[in-house]
Amino acid sequence: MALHHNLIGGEWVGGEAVANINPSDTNEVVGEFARGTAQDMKDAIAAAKAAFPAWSRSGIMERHAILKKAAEEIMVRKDELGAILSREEGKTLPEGIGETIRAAQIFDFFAGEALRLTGETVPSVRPGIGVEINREPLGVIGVITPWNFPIAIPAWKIAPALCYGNTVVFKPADLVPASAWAIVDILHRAGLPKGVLNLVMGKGSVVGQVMLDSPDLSGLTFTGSTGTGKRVALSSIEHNRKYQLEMGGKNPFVVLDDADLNVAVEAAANSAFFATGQRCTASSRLIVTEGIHDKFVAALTERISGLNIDHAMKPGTHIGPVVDPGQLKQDEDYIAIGKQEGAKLVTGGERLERETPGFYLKPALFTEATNQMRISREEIFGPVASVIRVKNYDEALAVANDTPFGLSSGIATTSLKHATHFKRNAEAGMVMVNLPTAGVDFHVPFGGRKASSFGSREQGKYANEFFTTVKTAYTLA
Ligand SMILES: NC(=O)C1=CN([C@@H]2O[C@H](COP(=O)(O)OP(=O)(O)OC[C@H]3O[C@@H](n4cnc5c(N)ncnc54)[C@H](OP(=O)(O)O)[C@@H]3O)[C@@H](O)[C@H]2O)C=CC1
Ligand SMILES: O=C(O)CCC(=O)C(=O)O
Repeated sequence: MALHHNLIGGEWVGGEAVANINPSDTNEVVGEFARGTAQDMKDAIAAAKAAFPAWSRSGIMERHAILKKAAEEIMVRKDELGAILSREEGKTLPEGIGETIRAAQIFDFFAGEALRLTGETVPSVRPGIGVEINREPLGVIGVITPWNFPIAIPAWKIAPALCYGNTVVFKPADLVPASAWAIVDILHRAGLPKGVLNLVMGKGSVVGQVMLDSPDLSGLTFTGSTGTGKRVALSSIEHNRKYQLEMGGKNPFVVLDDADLNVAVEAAANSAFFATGQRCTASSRLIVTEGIHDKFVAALTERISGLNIDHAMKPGTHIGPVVDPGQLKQDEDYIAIGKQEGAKLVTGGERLERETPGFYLKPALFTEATNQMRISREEIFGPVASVIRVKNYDEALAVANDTPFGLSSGIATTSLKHATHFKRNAEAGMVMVNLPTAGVDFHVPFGGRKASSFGSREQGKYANEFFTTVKTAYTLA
């Protein structure tokens, strides 16, 4: 099996081979990937630093053409790349292909943004002086990504970084190197100059830590756990570096008495269980008013019984396996905690045997949960959700907002008054009405509040806030 190398200063560099295992079938090796060393990361940062002056002054047509070419290749190869993604991460093939299309759209969007760079010219308060305000690239950007969106998250960090003239050092999650390697290979062949984009696969505690400790990164964009996010923040303060964090969620989905039951159940099932619940935008708190509570629980339980949990590549599979044994243990530990806390497990929570050995878990639904239980306060990151019964809309809103997190928030209602009030008063960066809390557009801002996020928004044109710095120039006429 060919070893996939790291890309450092435009050269493919080998290293210790690590097998990438398919969570749907642990007998299958998706590929072998070079595990980078601390020295590899130091070399990559040096290469990105050396490449920055030229790339930061590159023409917008060059940046546009490279990003566009990458977008086109990703789109043409969407089925193949989607299959690689599903095999390494475990989300279903339609989810894998959908995420790959999203990555292509993101590169296409930022190819366009390269042609839409603007500045401002304004009069000075002093006569005879002109003022120009422009955005300039930051320098070397460190990109650290998690395993749950192996192609879309790297895309939405790397595409704007390159578009605005930065160079990049990219460290994907150790669990999912194949999708990361594929997009770096595509961008490299699309014509990026040496050192503009560098890939170092390997352990966060080794190569990721070198990024955190480096004085040569001007920006660090991170998605992952709250614990690692805190380390990114502390190290960035130490080095006076710009940073951006997307971390956990404990997203509420409110169901009111006046909701359309089918809409509510479909949105809740999607929010809680699709992509195996492994989305920071997943909803694991279903906050349901008394009048619809029993009907909703019965209908959602019925919906869960119709879900096929199986090999990610199998036609008809709705939910693939959990990503690895560590995450499976975390899910099972929380199911045990929920029972101990007095919540009632109405369905699921048990491991499933399938034709191939994989980490299959039946989606778990708790009722009689309170918002003070650990299962309602801590991010589980698996197919586990709990129903919290409330009296009315006011209590539902209070419970929805009573969480350390603030990423996404949803409501099912036919009342314009409640929908409008919820959009205004939900303490979250993203609000969904009669839609799942997860599954977002690629061209509009993504991010949250409170413990979920720090820094300016990702995605869409709002991304320029992080990836550029403003310069104000005064000229005597
Ligand atoms: N908000 C989100 O989208 C996500 C949230 N999570 C939450 O985090 C939990 C744990 O997931 P996990 O994958 O362990 O999350 P981590 O925060 O450990 O991983 C995210 C990224 O950070 C890297 N990393 C880890 N340690 C360091 C370090 N010291 N310095 C620099 N980079 C580092 C990881 O590398 P590597 O993995 O290669 O070691 C990975 O690339 C999940 O159960 C979930 O609750 C997880 C993923 C995404
Ligand atoms: O819900 C989505 O579409 C994106 C979710 C996401 O980015 C995440 O879970 O990290």
